[in-house]
Amino acid sequence: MRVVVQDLGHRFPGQPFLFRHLDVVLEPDGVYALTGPSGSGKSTLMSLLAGWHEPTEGQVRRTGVERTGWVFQNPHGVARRTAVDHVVLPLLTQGMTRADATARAHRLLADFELAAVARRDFAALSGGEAQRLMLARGVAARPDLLLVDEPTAQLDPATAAAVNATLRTLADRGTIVVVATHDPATRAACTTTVDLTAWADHGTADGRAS
Ligand SMILES: Nc1ncnc2c1ncn2[C@@H]1O[C@H](COP(=O)(O)OP(=O)(O)OP(=O)(O)O)[C@@H](O)[C@H]1O
Repeated sequence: MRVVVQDLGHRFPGQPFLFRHLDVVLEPDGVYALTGPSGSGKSTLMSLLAGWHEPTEGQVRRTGVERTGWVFQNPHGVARRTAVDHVVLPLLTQGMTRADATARAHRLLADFELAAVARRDFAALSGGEAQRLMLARGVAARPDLLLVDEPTAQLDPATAAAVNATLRTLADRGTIVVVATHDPATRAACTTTVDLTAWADHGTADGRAS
């Protein structure tokens, strides 16, 4: 399983290229940090990796990647359902029995230090708890490729370290993990950094003054 990014470039209509000529190979066991200032194209690159957009130039070739998961920066949940329900549901839709799904959901919540709030409603979780719940739910679906947007933005250093360690464990178990981040500690926990400022288009492009 791998994702090969070759000579990739992307621009939105009427805007300059965000990045060009990007080459990188993503493989299991790796945790890849996408870095660069706000607006440099980290989320856009993740969309291209997921196959949600066609790139303007170059290609993204996915081999053996059947399930792609995305953990968004802003947690979304159902206010009056418990934390554990949020993880059980995707497991039930995969055909797991309720007993197995509940047991696995509790193990995942423990991995993300959420055991104490398992039966709390989503609306009563803190921002950091809700964000970790989204990670637990993303992992529950056993994705081959997991795209994670700013997982530690709302977390204290100790909890952020736990999340970073969990991302590493996922990669060790064979998931390709890609993390868009501004957090130096998260970047340090990754095996490879793709800094989009290095791939910015420094030439002139349509729509931009020369
Ligand atoms: N669908 C779209 N149409 C037009 N422009 C877009 C679209 N999506 C993103 N952009 C623009 O492309 C640029 C890159 O956005 P992107 O969200 O990829 O950046 P980012 O590096 O993830 O930023 P942040 O760190 O703030 O999340 C921004 O200027 C954004 O406004």
